[in-house]
Amino acid sequence: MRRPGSEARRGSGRSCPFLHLAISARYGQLMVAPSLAEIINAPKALLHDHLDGGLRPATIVELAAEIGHQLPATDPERLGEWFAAAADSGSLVRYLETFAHTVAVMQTEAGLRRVAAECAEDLAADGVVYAEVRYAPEQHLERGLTLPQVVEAVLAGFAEGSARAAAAGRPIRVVCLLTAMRHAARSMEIAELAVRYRDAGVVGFDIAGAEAGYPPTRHIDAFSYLQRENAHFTIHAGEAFGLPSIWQALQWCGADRLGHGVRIIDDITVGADGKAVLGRLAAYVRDKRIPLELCPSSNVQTGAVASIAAHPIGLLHDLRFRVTINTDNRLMSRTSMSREMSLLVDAFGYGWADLQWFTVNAMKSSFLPFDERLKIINEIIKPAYAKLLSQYTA
Ligand SMILES: O=c1[nH]cnc2c1ncn2[C@H]1C[C@H](O)[C@@H](CO)O1
Ligand SMILES: [Zn+2]
Repeated sequence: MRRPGSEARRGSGRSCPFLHLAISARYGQLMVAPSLAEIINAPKALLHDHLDGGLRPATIVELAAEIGHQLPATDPERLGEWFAAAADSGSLVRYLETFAHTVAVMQTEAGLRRVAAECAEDLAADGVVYAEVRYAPEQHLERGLTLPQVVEAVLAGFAEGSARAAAAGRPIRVVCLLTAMRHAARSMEIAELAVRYRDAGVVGFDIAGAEAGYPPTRHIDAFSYLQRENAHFTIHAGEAFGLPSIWQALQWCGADRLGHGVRIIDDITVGADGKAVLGRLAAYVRDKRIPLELCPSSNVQTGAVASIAAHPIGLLHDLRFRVTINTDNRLMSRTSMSREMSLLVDAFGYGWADLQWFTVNAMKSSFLPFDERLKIINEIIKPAYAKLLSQYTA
């Protein structure tokens, strides 16, 4: 981004650490900044969360002991710290190396089922009411499972965890996306698997892994196949690599959404007068309402952005791009959906209206059928935020 005066955006909301009050200059009104505890109780929708990036450290320790996998630490607290520190590398490639230890313990039906069940429970406990969780089935075949066995074990885990969450008073709908690794050559097989399980809880497809050197066009056959099948897909693009990756994902591959897409900021110029000028690609993304699956903490860890306060989400939100907030990898970032929102509240002075906007954006952009999306928006999200808005906005 070529953008002088980037401090201006951050000045639009200032929070007081003691009273937790924020003056929103944007709306000229006094409002109480949403606290983390309140955000946890508000309904949230999550589009970008990796199953193998969200395990409980204690579960990794137990599953690793069962199969004799060597970990860098065997105390759950220390292991959690290790993941966060190792992922905090400033490099996507080094960040991705940490997944060797989570993928290693997800090689059996029981392991996959347990991890998926706990994922559903953890998201529900954080107030997430709708989640699309992704993982790469091809990475879970080391101990003899077949691709359909992997998918069925994960779906069974989501059903089990969702049932436990509902019984605990935290209903959640969890569906999944199947990911193909961009450096490998199994994307067609994985795309076919996604279509095969489309009516059983798999709502779409994705490619992930190191971005530089592995353009999305390597997998064009898989994307063309999915288009012919009227299936949905997103592509990790514009995270470690810039505009060419986003352009290929959209204009060559036909992605419905962008995984991250944060580097779209490189096509936006803010002049000395504070006015933003959009290049052709940025204008296309905004005009077409292409959803951006932004993951603030993950971007800081991989070096895509310098800090949360410097995250382009502030400008993209103001310019009314279709912005959504996501966790990416809760284990590696020691985060949750509520924490990501809370960090943005602190950095940008967001209030309940903004948090509702992010949530409705995510739900509108989901790969569920339209009527099911509307039902969640109208019956769960809007009534809850209406209450919060009337309670807290002076
Ligand atoms: O942020 C990411 N960018 C690219 N690839 C990622 C990211 N987070 C996780 N992955 C990879 C590592 C996982 O093993 C894989 C499937 O979830 O996806
Ligand atoms: Zn990701």
